[in-house]
Amino acid sequence: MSFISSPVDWTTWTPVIPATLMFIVKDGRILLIEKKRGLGAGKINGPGGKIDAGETPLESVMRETQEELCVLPINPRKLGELWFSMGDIPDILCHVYRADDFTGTPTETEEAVPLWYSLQSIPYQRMWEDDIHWLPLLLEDKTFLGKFVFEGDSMQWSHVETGVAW
Ligand SMILES: Nc1nc2c([nH]c(=O)n2[C@H]2C[C@H](O)[C@@H](COP(=O)(O)OP(=O)(O)OP(=O)(O)O)O2)c(=O)[nH]1
Repeated sequence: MSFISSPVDWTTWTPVIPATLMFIVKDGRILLIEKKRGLGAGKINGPGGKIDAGETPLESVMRETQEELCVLPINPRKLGELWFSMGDIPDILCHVYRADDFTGTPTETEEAVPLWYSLQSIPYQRMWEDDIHWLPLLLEDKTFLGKFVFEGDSMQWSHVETGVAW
């Protein structure tokens, strides 16, 4: 099924789960993970996860990156938000960060396998279906707001705007 106008009224949409993602981009490569468990297990993504109670998005993304990859981003900056209407699971608002450096050594953990990809060979076919609509903007250092409607793993509708001030 595909929609021309959104099947979701975004003016009244309220997210249930706040989450984060971090993309470290350095020396023409991007640091991704193969996610070993949780939502999106088996997919390739940036490190990140749900924001804990009492945490800011920035605190959360630093904690998740440390927990999943044993590295800490340097000078992270928020470039985007992703609003996911998920159908049968709670809706997600994800804050997306980029950093151009880090401390530590990317290390496999119980949650993730670290993977470096050249910016010319990002494995979009192994990522969530929406990622190709906004990750190229992050790589160009552009800000964005993406809204997506999913049914299961399948994207039904998408809209991305850029030039958003966070
Ligand atoms: N790139 C990308 N990431 C997504 C999409 N949808 C979605 O939830 N994510 C991210 C947001 C979060 O970082 C992650 C979901 O959180 P999670 O289940 O890993 O949370 P967590 O690490 O706290 O896991 P847990 O403690 O519940 O096991 O997946 C998507 O369409 N594209």
